[in-house]
Amino acid sequence: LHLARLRTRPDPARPLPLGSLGWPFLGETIEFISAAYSPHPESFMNRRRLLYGNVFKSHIFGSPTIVSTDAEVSRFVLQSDAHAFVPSYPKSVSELMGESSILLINGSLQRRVHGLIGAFFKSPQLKSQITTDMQFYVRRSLATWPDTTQPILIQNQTKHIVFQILIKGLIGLDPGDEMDFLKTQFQEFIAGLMSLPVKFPGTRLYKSLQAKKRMVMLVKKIIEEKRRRNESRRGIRPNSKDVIDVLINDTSGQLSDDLISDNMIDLMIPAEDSVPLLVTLAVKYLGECPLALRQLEEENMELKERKSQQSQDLEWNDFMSLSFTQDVITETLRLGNIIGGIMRKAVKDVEVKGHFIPKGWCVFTYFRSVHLDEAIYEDPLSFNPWRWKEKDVSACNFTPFGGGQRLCPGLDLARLEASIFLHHFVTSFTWVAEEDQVVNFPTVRMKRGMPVRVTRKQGACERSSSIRVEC
Ligand code: HEM
Repeated sequence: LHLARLRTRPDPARPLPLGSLGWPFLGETIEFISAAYSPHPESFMNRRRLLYGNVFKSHIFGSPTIVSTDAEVSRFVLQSDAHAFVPSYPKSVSELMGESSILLINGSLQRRVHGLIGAFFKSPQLKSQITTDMQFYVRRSLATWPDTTQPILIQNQTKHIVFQILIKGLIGLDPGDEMDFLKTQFQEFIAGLMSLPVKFPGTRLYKSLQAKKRMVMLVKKIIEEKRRRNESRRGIRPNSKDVIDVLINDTSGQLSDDLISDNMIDLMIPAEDSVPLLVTLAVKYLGECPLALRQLEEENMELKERKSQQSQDLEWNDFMSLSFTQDVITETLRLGNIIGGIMRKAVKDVEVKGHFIPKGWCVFTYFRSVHLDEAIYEDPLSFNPWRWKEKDVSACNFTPFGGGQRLCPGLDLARLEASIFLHHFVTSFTWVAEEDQVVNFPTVRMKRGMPVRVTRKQGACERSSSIRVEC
């Protein structure tokens, strides 16, 4: 208790932001979690914003924390480098990721890995490969959906499709036994992300670490095969087809096989759940807003007919040029807050916009409050994709993908995958969504998995050069 008090004792010369540190040890964690589980997750933040302002002190998840619901303060924190702030995750998450994970490393190594991955995810070659693969998997999956009799769970369906795309893009594997093995092990692995930080045989964390080891072994085997193949090509540098290729072709000498294989698993964490959720939430919001659904359908039908008249396949820039579909995705990101906020830890005393953040304290940059702030977004709780017609998505008031040095490198890919799914979904089916609720903690998800009843549209047979699905 004495140490805890010493750590949080204010320096009279540099007053801390207003706020309460709550109960000893527990702080305000219970209030935060119970608000997060309730139908009004922002109530915790809103009450304190009224009492103390947009930046306040608290004590959540075991650390004294400055909470920022101010877009400019959050931007400053995210743009600062590791001399001021480093990532901070619950102990169980850091244990599972390991110290060489891209989500935890800092400095030149983080910039190198981030730069390589980001450039590959932006490359036309990958986008075109993902467009072909994603359409193949989406069409194959939609072709098996039964008409109206049984509801389809959008959350599960999209998880299955997106996992296949992710593994192909990261490791180069096609569906098969190894993909199934990775899927089973990954489920076991992520089950431990929010567990108690105790790791001896039988505990949740231990089981998750074992699952990661098994995945890493498979990835190492794939790396060895790729290296052998590269050697046999005697110096001809092959094109990178997946993230492993990109990292093993790097010539800086900073990236060991251990680092690469560990990171392949860690890279799945931010991607595996968030894209399926983006699609699932978009379906939920569209189901509740017939006007938006109609406009989205018209835009996509127009594209489909135009491409079919020209006997052309859909390419990634076709999807990215669907302006209303992109606005639907943007509005879903704003309202859905798939990642509500990000934790950083101050490695030195920092002052920003007159707010003092002491060394050793965490900062919780809470985007959710900014995205739902009525001073920034009119009628913030309503789904209104038309608001983005005039608005700038790169403003600091809109940060679903974070910002600064760790800005999500997968953001274009996430939008591309979501538009491909929505395109095929609305052009192939009419559908009715059943009642479901958003759960916001520990991660955002739909309580029932977003059930929808679908009816196939007349003549909605899908055709492309690579696959023909019979309706
Ligand atoms: C809707 C989908 C997604 C959302 C909302 C999202 C959100 C975010 C956010 C907020 C961060 C910043 C974390 C921080 O600052 O500590 C982040 C980082 C990251 N994301 Fe995404 N993400 C999405 C999809 C993806 C995809 C598809 C991939 C890759 C395949 C991906 C890979 C990453 C990686 C590797 C980082 C860490 C970057 C670093 O620390 O250098 N994400 N994401």
